[in-house]
Amino acid sequence: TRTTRPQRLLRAVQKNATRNNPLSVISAIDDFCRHREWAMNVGDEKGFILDSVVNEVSPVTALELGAYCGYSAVRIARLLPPGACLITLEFNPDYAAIARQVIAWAGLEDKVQLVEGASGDWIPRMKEHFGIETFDFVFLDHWKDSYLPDTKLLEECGLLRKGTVLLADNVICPGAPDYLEYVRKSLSYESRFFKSHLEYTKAEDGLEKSVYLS
Ligand SMILES: O=C(NC/C=C/[C@H]1O[C@@H](n2ccc(=O)cc2)[C@H](O)[C@@H]1O)c1cc([N+](=O)[O-])cc(O)c1O
Ligand SMILES: [Mg+2]
Repeated sequence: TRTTRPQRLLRAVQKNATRNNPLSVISAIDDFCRHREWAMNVGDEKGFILDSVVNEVSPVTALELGAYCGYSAVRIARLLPPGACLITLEFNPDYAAIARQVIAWAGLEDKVQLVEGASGDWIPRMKEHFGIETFDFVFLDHWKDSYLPDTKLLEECGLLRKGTVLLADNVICPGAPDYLEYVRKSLSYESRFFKSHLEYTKAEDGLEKSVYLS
């Protein structure tokens, strides 16, 4: 096919969503993925849990690992208090280009800093490059075998503080077993599972919320 799925998703946003209206962007993507083409956005059911955790934390500095098309960046950024910001790391330049346009269509570009590159390269540079002390909230939704090494890297780089909340997507499907075992066994985390379903399907999935105790 001439266009890619992310390009068709962006077109659906530009066709069906209203500029500067994040909720209409979220709905346009959910409708596209439910009725046209499935895509790996966190989706509406798990997105509702994501919203509740973001509202509870009300982060001033938030990090997302894995932007893809920008769906969860819009969900998170729309809830951020004034002056707060979300840094989202995206490895694939084609996905990054789509995500930037989706975030811009929602009118949230001033709250979101999309950084192109690998989490392993960028996490150690967060302090000096972005002037970040620590993150209040981290959403993990990138490669599932990167969840654990990147969490350990965040710890080692001093980017987590007492009370930082990590929220991980897909801990059941596709699954992140090594990450799950780590946060549930470690005395440095208080972890809790939120049962849900894989986006736009009836398959079992869920989010793991883990509070860093330092
Ligand atoms: O595989 C999944 N997600 C991997 C996501 C990866 C994203 O993270 C980026 N990244 C950004 C920074 C990096 O350092 C590395 C990758 C990649 O460039 C991609 O944009 C997945 C799969 C299913 N599924 O049903 O199959 C459902 C889901 O909700 C999923 O999230
Ligand atoms: Mg996911």
